[in-house]
Amino acid sequence: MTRIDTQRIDGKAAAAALSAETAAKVTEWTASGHRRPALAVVLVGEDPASQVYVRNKQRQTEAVGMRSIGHHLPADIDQAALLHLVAELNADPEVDGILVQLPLPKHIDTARVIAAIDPDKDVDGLHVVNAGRLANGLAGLVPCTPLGCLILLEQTLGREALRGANALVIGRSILVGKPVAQLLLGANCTVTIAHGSTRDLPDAVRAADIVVAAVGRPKLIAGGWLKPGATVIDVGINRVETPAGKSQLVGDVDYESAQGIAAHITPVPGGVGPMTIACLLANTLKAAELRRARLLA
Ligand SMILES: Nc1nc2c(c(=O)[nH]1)N[C@@H](CN(C=O)c1ccc(C(=O)N[C@@H](CCC(=O)O)C(=O)O)cc1)CN2
Repeated sequence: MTRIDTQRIDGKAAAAALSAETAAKVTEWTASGHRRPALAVVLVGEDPASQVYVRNKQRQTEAVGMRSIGHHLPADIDQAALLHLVAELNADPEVDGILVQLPLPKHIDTARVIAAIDPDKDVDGLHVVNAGRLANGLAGLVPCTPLGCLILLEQTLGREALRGANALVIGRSILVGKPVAQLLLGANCTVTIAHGSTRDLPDAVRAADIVVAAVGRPKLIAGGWLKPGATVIDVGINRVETPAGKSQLVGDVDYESAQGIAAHITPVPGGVGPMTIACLLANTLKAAELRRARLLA
């Protein structure tokens, strides 16, 4: 079989370009007399990965000229206290975006917390109102990682190439799988969603022009399953131990065996991950603009 020259999709460069665009828009926004957009980030507990992500979010928010407001709550905080903080942030006219870092400790009802966030400040796009707006093709705040996937696909293939393409989304979470499927549908792809009960995953992968993998299973998808020339967006970020005993990040797709078969593939790290925070910054500015427009209406 002919080997294809597989192109690596550089998510780090795309994220840097998007953040530079956001920074320029923030400068324009404040120069025209508006207050700096402000993002409140709520972290509950001491999960080490969440602490790193939150620190990066706060640093990057300030770097594009927006205000970052951090709330770090103890792991044993009760649900009522967390809901009370969300209500305070909803009512604060100086706060444009609210993000509650996930996962939350087991004793907290995550769905209730997300439901308590004002949909117009929901920069994660996870509230049912924003999920409904996305499903119905209405303007709203779109989840960050799915938005990052769509931007990478549009930049790599062009919007016209997405029309009619067979797109397979593997995973059905509210954070990635379901919203990315909606975005692909909105881009006129023919969308299939595979999940834990899918009978023949290799067969579904073989039929796909575009594969978005978001299952959190290291190297689940073998390169040999892919249709030659497919485009692969790997959302998985899995920490594994190498045979030499070192810790390494790998995706849901076996990157090495996809070489020579896929036309384009995102690496892990350096693919979709960096787009998540860049899209969060873009969403925070969008939330400030939407709130201002609603206040004037
Ligand atoms: N409220 C939310 N919680 C979580 C989200 C989210 O979008 N909203 N997503 C993930 C974590 N996450 C952001 O919060 C996130 C994950 C990964 C990256 C990233 O840039 N990853 C790097 C690798 C980083 C490493 O070395 O560990 C990469 O892929 O290149 C950014 C943000 C769950 N929680």
